Amino acid sequence: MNPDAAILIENVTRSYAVSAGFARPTRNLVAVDDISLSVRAGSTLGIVGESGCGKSTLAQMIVGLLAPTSGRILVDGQSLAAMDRRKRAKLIQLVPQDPFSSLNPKRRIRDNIALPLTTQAELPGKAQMERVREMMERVGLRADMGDRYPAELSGGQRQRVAIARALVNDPRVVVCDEPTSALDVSVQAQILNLLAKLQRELNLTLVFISHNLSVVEYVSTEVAVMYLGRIVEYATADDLFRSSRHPYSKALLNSVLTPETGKGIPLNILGEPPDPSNIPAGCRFRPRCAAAQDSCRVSAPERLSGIGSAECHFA
Ligand SMILES: Nc1ncnc2c1ncn2[C@@H]1O[C@H](COP(=O)(O)OP(=O)(O)OP(=O)(O)O)[C@@H](O)[C@H]1O
Repeated sequence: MNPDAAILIENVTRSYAVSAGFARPTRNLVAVDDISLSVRAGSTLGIVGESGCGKSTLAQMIVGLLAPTSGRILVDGQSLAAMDRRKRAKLIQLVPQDPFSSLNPKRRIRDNIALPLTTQAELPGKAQMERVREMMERVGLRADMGDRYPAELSGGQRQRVAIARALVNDPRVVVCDEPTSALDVSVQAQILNLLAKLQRELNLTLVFISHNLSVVEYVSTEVAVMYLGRIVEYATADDLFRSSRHPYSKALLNSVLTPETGKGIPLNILGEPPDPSNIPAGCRFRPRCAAAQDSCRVSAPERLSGIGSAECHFA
């Protein structure tokens, strides 16, 4: 793995003890299962997979809000585990799915954007407001909107505020967890274009999480396909969308492509994913895989070996 990577994920696992009901022992649910991945500086990594596959758990660990059960994550070569909150805020930021719940409803927009700066307390007040103005312009918010409150803005405008706030400290890495899924389709495109523009202008490393493959295709340079806690394929966006290797990626692709262009069987007829507290033996995709053979029942496929690889016996 590349030690100069913007994000280096090494053998990271996160499990939860979940209750199985009254007077029954708790079960161990493995939400992220021994993932290793390195993310190139200045790239946009899309992480895609169905609901419950572990995307948000991984995102929370990458930004340091959740500790791995085992393994380690380095951002810009540094571990977030013991890092001071202020330093962490300058290195990496999260753009959440629903900005409404993350913005303070009682504060004006300009104060919401300035919040990470005021906790840093390094810039004098006037310079802070100058920085906020600059960020509002960058994300396409009129200066007079600074006086308003979150409830007075549309969903798309609120997401612009959340992006401005994430960028106000000039971080190196930004993780966006389903940043457009709460928005109307027309507004989604505007926010995706904005994120792509900011990534280029600021040379950010962007991690973009979505269950929507079309959205991921639009913004990503590389894509990690997640299934039941593991990354089962890691490829450049071009390769994934032209010639995916894993049957799960093919099924995901087929769910968004037309029958003429798609290959494989769409996900909706493969049934629901298994319970992550009871992961199937052998290949974890086997129960839903139309191409499964006897060997898939017996042994798990080899681990990913970097970009252009897939966890499938027959990839
Ligand atoms: N705090 C928690 N306690 C117990 N189980 C959890 C907790 N957080 C997540 N999980 C479980 O871990 C698994 C992965 O959840 P996660 O939210 O990371 O997936 P996701 O791919 O982001 O899904 P979604 O798109 O629905 O948010 C799920 O089975 C979920 O129920």
